[in-house]
Amino acid sequence: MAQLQKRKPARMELSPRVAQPPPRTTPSGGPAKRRTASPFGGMNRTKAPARLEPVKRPEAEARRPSYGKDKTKPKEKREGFHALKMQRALAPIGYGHRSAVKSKIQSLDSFEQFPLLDLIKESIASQAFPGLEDVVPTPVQRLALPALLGSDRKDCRAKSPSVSSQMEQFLLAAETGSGKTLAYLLPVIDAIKRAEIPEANEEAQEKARKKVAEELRKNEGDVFGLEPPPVSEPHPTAGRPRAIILVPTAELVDQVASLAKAFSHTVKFRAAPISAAYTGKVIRNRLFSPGGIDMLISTPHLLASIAESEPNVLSRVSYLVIDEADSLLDRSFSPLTSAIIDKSTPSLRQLIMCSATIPRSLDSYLRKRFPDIKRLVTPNLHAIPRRVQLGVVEVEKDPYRGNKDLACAETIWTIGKSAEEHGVSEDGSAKEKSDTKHIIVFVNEREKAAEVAQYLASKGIDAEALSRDTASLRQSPTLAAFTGTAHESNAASSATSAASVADRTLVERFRGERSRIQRCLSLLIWDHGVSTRLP
Ligand SMILES: Nc1ncnc2c1ncn2[C@@H]1O[C@H](COP(=O)(O)OP(=O)(O)OP(=O)(O)O)[C@@H](O)[C@H]1O
Repeated sequence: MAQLQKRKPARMELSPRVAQPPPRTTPSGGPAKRRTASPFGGMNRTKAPARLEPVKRPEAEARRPSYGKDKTKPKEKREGFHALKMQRALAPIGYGHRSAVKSKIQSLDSFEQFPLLDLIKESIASQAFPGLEDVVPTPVQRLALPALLGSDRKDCRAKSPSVSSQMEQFLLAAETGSGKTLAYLLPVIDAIKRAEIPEANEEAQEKARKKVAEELRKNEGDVFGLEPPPVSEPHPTAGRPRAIILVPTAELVDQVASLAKAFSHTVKFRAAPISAAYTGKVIRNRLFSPGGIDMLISTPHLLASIAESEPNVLSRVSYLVIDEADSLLDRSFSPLTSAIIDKSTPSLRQLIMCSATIPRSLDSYLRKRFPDIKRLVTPNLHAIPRRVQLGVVEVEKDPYRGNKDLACAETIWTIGKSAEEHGVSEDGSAKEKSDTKHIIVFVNEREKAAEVAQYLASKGIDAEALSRDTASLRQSPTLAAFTGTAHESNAASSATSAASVADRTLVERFRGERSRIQRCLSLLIWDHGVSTRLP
């Protein structure tokens, strides 16, 4: 019993001060500190402790993107994946926009649906697509034609005070080879033809006025009765085109001009290509042709230098097209292109920019300089098709150690091997149709194409280099492999000038691509063998 009493647990005993408040003073006489470390330490306070008070910072600092970030931490080093880097350099395009555009353009499946002049509509098939049947407009044409022709005009009026209130601004952004040239050319030709009617009336009125004045002078009696010698006045449009198309290279000048010229034969207007590829005399004759000029196709360098000595060349331009705007508004071209835009602005009715991509740099330039620009962006722009696999080969690391050619050869072998494996069925027998891979390798210099092709050949890959120096007869069989005709038809026969229309279209596409990425060379490889060609 005594033992039991002894073992009475201490926790059962209450403190003698249990009902008393905590002491307000320490034994030394100062105010007692609260024990904040206990679970109940912060209770019943009426004021937040100073360390929890929000710190007020200047507004400007709060707006900075770095606000709230720990500046002492070293910056995260991002992986330098090229494909992703490329994707990051492009302006994002929302899914909502893509689907809205898709449904908007779905029903526009014939050129007949656009409000073009009849003569132009009738010329489309024969001049733009000779030999092709049932051609329907591409997405960018369905999107651009109604906008540029003004049939959906209500929301594209300029609001910016920096530009003429009459001027409409458009950005046509669509994948490479999607038919942008025709998308801007048709409305420009249409505008040229429509403007001819009031101009012809004005001209006739002016002539009549002069004739009446002459008659009056005669009737009043000229003392000597002498008539002034006939003076051949220059055509009012000589040296003053109504439409100007700017492209980055002389090759593109010719490419665009050949389409414009084709239309000019039936629609009847005057188109003139000028570039450094022509002599000064040819340029002068074309620009100042006594018959006048409606459409000028040029590079910014040449036009800017002409405009310095002949400012009138830009005084009447109503339609200015900046093709390949991503190049023409980049750092190297931008000063020239911007100067041309500025000088043309007073008379401009439409400024049309075209691009196969919208890099962020172009995006911010347009937001700043042309905030009211109407963006006509196709649903698939910047979209990587789901079937496309992106891969990165780190050439600096083992086993390549900086040897890009070796990395290229091995990548080709890997693709070829997977094609072989693909071509074997589960029971081990070869499948009827082997899974042929067509591979294109782009390099950045003409000479490099030949070099890479040679290297690949030394590694047992039958490659052929394509460049603009490649004879056109040799281009067709290679390109045919990409249209699927190479295996059905004799490659040699399609190498003749009777190349199929599909071949020609493809050649044109590669031509456009080459110019766009500045004379880059392509290397086409098929059947684990290779044929390299660059149109
Ligand atoms: N509606 C169409 N149907 C079939 N082919 C077309 C159509 N419109 C254009 N093409 C053809 O597509 C090819 C590429 O057209 P175009 O050169 O205009 O493309 P692009 O978008 O300007 O390309 P890039 O961005 O490379 O300059 C040309 O051969 C052209 O004849």
